[in-house]
Amino acid sequence: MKITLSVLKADIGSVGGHTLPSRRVLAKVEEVVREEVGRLLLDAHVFHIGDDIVLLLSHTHGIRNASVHELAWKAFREGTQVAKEEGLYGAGQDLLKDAFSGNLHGLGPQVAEMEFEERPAEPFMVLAADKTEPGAFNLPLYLVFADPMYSSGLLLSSELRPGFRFRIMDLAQTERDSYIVLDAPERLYDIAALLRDSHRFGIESIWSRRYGEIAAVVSTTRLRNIAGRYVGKDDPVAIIRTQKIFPATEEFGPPFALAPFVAGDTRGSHHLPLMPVKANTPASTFFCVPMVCGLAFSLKEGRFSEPVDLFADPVWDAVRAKVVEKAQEMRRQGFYGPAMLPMEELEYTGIAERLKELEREFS
Ligand SMILES: O=C(COP(=O)(O)O)[C@@H](O)[C@H](O)[C@H](O)COP(=O)(O)O
Repeated sequence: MKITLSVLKADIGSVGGHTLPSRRVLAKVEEVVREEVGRLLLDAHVFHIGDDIVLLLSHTHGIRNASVHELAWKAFREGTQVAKEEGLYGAGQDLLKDAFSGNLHGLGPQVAEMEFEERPAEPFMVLAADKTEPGAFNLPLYLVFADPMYSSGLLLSSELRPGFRFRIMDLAQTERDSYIVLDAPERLYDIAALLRDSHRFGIESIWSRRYGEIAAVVSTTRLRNIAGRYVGKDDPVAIIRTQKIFPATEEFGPPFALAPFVAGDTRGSHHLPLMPVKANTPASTFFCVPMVCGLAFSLKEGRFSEPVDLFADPVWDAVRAKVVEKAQEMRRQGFYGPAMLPMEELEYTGIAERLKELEREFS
């Protein structure tokens, strides 16, 4: 049976700043999607990362399905209503348009979807980030799908040996979607040359070359391109199928434990390490350090097992302690050098405006 997994994420308001959604908002969003389980949907799971609410939906209607997207829109709208009633901060922040127009793409929420023939056992994971950029998963996914130093399956399993196909998006294109398709390992250096620039290029999907099966899909929405101004970071979500013909769940651990520096955090304008955290963690009051959480599920005829939290076992406490040190070290540098993003990536315009005024004082 062909199953579609749709992950849709939006920041629709939070408590005491950009921290986490209130319980009432989450409950409203969940109530709206749950009503459709057994009708439009096969299953649904709702969680949050920082102040972003994530909907994981399974169904049989394919990607970009208008009814499924409209349901998510309705859930986020009704959640926004509750957020407004409660006076939450940034209520409806990521809903950039007033009306639903057939598809959530371009309306603000992050969207990652894939359709596939369900395997007899279909393990998969959902990754969701907060306070960062669409390219934040570039390095971990490159390492796990293309680098045998991290991905032992590339050496040890004949299923993975032919490698993976990367579809990479140019995030700077505002008029139309622009992609390049590159095969690993042959085009490894070209893939690296693009993915090193996580502000400009982002992995959109990854495919098994041996089987032509979709392995991973990442959201690539840039809110700034839609709104024409800063309205919050474009923290990505991803769906990744695992095991057998794909990397194993545990092979994702070491690449995420690297916690690479990514853009985001306070005012979306700095570099800090991407910290792996448990699902439903509030945004960090330490300068909004970028965060990623992961839930893995098994799928049976489109129904989800209970989730396992990928960054909850004891190893991750030790990893987090190191990431905190790395983050604190960078923050000691304040506004200086790579601690703050380059001018063209700054999400607030204050410095640019000030520099223009200062120009007049030069002689
Ligand atoms: O990154 C942030 C919010 O990100 P988010 O919208 O949650 O993706 C915060 O650091 C804010 O930029 C900061 O709190 C200032 O917010 P405003 O006062 O401009 O709303």
